[in-house]
Amino acid sequence: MIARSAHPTADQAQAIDKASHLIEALPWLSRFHGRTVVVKYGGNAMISEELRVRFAESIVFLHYAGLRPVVVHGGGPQISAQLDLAGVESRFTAGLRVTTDEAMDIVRMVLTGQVNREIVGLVNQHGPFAVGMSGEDANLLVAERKSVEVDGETVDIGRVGEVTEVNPGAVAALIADGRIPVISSIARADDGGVYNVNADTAASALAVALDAGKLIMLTDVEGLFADYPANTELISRLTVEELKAVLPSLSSGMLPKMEACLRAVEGGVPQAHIIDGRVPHSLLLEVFTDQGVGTMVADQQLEAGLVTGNGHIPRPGRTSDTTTAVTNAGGAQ
Ligand SMILES: Nc1ncnc2c1ncn2[C@@H]1O[C@H](COP(=O)(O)OP(=O)(O)O)[C@@H](O)[C@H]1O
Ligand SMILES: CC(=O)N[C@@H](CCC(=O)OP(=O)(O)O)C(=O)O
Repeated sequence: MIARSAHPTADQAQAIDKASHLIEALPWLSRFHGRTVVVKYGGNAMISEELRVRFAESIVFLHYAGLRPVVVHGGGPQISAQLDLAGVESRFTAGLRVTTDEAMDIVRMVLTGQVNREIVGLVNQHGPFAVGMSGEDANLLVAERKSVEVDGETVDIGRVGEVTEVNPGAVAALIADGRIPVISSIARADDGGVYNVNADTAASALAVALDAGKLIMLTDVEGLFADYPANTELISRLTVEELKAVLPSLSSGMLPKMEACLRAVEGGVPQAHIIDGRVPHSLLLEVFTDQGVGTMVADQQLEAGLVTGNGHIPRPGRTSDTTTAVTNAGGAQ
């Protein structure tokens, strides 16, 4: 006869704790089952082999959990390193790389020829899932030349593209075939050439075109900070209206990121997130836990649509807005 104590042992308590973490994922598995999730993988979140391997695992986990992940990647630091080797200085205006014709060749080579290949290789260590594409393939992304305003003046920043058209057919076919598309942020230009598109912008355009349930962007900070860099208080949730109010005060890499979140949500994606790609498996924490991680931009009506669609309540840990912090978010860098 084996007698059991009424009090769980330390091992049993640990097992119960693990089980409660697993079951916490149930409503989120149900809500996002079969939904496309666009994941933007930023170059700053790829800085170690360990992080790249963990990222590939998270993507394959989403796939096996029944979601349909699509990866759109950047590679800014990797491009800068290659330009440096070629003796070309990297310059940014409003968070976008000033891209000469000469630099464009290097951007394309690094993004599609190196970074894309590496992500595909890491994902495919788990099975024949990832298929790499450049945004120029099958006219997936078509762009026109982008010019930006600085101090009221229009500035030409070279072969930087503004996405004007998305033809998601090839990606949709890969998803339907059970594959994981991995896409570099290069776009086709009307003059037959190509444009360098900020990867946040590319991911947002694709999320809208694919009717994604979520857009998640991995970067090298916890999320959007209020009054950065003086204050690094994390803003965990903000509405479209709150985001519009803080946008003019943002600078550096966060500007294209938050603009991309805004466009995604305004384009019908219920939730757009900025999360810390330096934390292994932060992607899984965002999708499958009640609290989530990072910053979420959400449209309440679209979220309600998700709720009525399958009967689940909104994420409880996300209902307290940091509205005061939001009003003074940003800060020039
Ligand atoms: N308000 C802000 N909150 C957080 N980070 C900010 C903010 N404003 C600017 N940043 C900067 O934006 C960077 C992230 O953008 P970026 O370097 O382009 O990343 P990625 O390569 O992941 O796209 C952060 O490392 C930080 O230095
Ligand atoms: C126009 C523009 O700025 N394009 C980016 C494309 C890569 C990118 O966006 O990479 P991250 O996501 O790592 O920043 C660049 O040339 O750096």
